[in-house]
Amino acid sequence: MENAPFSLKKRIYSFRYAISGIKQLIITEHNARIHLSAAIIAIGCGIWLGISPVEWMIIIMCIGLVFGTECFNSAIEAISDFVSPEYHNTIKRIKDLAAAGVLCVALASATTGCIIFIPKIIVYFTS
Ligand SMILES: Nc1ncnc2c1ncn2[C@@H]1O[C@H](COP(=O)(O)OP(=O)(O)OP(=O)(O)O)[C@@H](O)[C@H]1O
Repeated sequence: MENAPFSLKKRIYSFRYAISGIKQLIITEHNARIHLSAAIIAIGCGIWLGISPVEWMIIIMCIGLVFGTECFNSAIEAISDFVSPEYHNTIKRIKDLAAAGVLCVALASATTGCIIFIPKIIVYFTS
């Protein structure tokens, strides 16, 4: 509510709800587990290959964007299933567009990871 006074307790609760959303995402969404595995591999490679602070920022942004879009996609899927459990062409369009959003960010992130890591891996194994 716009006119409600600021409450630190409520802000802390809203943070808890968001953390609970992330837990639900990891537990219930299979794609999120794939994203989590990819994030762990990227962080491991970053430590192993000693990437620069700017490269860390790019990797962290990619990880955040992938999880963020997956959260929105899952929310859209949940709303869609709630309002229309039966097959509907509009629901198909909505779900396909939401999934396409995740795919775009995931492909861009995977490409970014390849650009950062592949040259370093080649140098590591050839020097
Ligand atoms: N109620 C529906 N009406 C029309 N099409 C649907 C409906 N439910 C699912 N679909 C179609 O099936 C696809 C997969 O939907 P579903 O809800 O199973 O997502 P999912 O497989 O869990 O997606 P994700 O890959 O994000 O986990 C949708 O992209 C859509 O094309």
